[in-house]
Amino acid sequence: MWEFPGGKVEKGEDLFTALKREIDEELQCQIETLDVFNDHTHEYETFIINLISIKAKIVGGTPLASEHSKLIWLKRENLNSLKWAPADIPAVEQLINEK
Ligand SMILES: Nc1nc2c([nH]c(=O)n2[C@H]2C[C@H](O)[C@@H](COP(=O)(O)OP(=O)(O)OP(=O)(O)O)O2)c(=O)[nH]1
Repeated sequence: MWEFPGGKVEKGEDLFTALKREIDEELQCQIETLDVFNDHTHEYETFIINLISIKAKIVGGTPLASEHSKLIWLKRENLNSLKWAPADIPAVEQLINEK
C-alpha cells in the first residue's frame, strides 16, 4: 500500500509548517510548500482521517527513505499503477485528471 509522505499536524503548527517538518524528518530534505490541492475525509474502520494534500517542491537535499520501506517518483499518468491507501484515492484522481 502506498501513501504520500506527510504526517499529523502538531499543536501550534499550520499545515505548511507541519508538512515541512514531516518531510525533513521522514525524507531528510527541505521543501517549499505550494498549494493545497485536495482535502478529503475518509473513515477507516478504526479511525477517521482528514487528508489534506499539498503540492511542494524540493529546495534542499535529496529524498532518502529513512522511515519508509521504499520511495518512488511517478509521473502523474502512472499514479494509478499503485495500490493507494483508501484515504488517498481522491487526491490521486485529482492529480491524474488536472492535466
Ligand atoms: N502520511 C500519510 N499518512 C496517511 C496517508 N493516507 C493515509 O491513510 N494515512 C494515514 C496513515 C496513518 O494512520 C496516518 C498518518 O500517520 P503518520 O504516521 O504518517 O503521521 P506521523 O508521522 O505524525 O506519525 P506519528 O508521529 O503518530 O507516528 O494517516 C498518506 O497519504 N500519507
